[in-house]
Amino acid sequence: MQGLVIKSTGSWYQVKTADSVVDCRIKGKFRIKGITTTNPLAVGDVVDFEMEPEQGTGVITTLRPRKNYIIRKAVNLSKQAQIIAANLDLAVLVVTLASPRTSLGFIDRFLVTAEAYDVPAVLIFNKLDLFSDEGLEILAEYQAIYQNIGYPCYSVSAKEGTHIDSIQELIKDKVTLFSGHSGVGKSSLINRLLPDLELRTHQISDWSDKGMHTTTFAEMFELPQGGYLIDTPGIRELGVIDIEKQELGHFFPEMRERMNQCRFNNCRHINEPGCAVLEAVENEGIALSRYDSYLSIYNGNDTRA
Ligand SMILES: Nc1nc2c(ncn2[C@@H]2O[C@H](COP(=O)(O)OP(=O)(O)OP(=O)(O)O)[C@@H](O)[C@H]2O)c(=O)[nH]1
Ligand SMILES: [Zn+2]
Repeated sequence: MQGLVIKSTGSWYQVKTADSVVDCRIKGKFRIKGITTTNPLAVGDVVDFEMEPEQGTGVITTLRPRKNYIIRKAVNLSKQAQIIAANLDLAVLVVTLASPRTSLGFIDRFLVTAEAYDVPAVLIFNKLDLFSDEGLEILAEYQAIYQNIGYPCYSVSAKEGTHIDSIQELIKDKVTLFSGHSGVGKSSLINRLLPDLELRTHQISDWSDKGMHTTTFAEMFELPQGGYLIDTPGIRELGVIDIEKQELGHFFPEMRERMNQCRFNNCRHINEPGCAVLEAVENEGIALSRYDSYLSIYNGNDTRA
């Protein structure tokens, strides 16, 4: 039988088929070439499994090829990585320009990672209710930076329920990952999108009754209008992955589209003569904040929030 992994605790997996949800174990080895992972499967994986009729549980036998996946490095073992989720259609970053204000550096890091993972990304600006007219103008300016390079931007108020319908429309029938810094209102927004909170709480306690730890794993929730929402408790950003310096520019769409006009084909876009990227920064075709983020990541200033 084929199914979708909707919950993982490390040794047990909840697998959803068209008409049921089966607790499954794994048989055999599931490896990704080149990386060692602490968990072989994650939410969003499509698997084949066989039922064990006596126990009412299943055994996963095969993993279907993934179209993408996101990982994070395991905390203690630097060589190991944890797969957070697979087969994503969309990565959403919830941000706010109100308190606690999300820095542009953080947004840009998120977008670079999404590009590297090949997951389309959008930004949701929350706490719209806190903005004055002047604030709204600034908000529009920030959004223009990202809209112009192809990242759709949405404005909502999770508190007042403003524009929630546009988000429901956006994520309908998709598998969407939600990320965001603590305090931006990610939980409030998710509660708007999954009004059936009782069910959500119930599912969690049901699993912890079995002595399983749920907190460090992403959770996948079925949306009432179709599709799935993945929440990543305890994970504020997409997994950090190693990006080669010479590749970094490719993960900035506005640099990617210009860099083949640089004079040198190994241009780093830092101080080279005839650099099309620097020229665009100069004449404001590329936003200075975006270019600053490029330099910051290039120079390995990973700690900047
Ligand atoms: N004014 C206003 N406040 C909001 C809005 N959304 C959330 N908040 C408030 O912001 C604070 C953080 O909201 P949460 O939903 O807990 O934020 P979170 O991003 O999930 O953060 P953690 O719970 O720390 O993970 C709470 O005090 C919310 O009431 C909004 O749209 N407008
Ligand atoms: Zn260049």
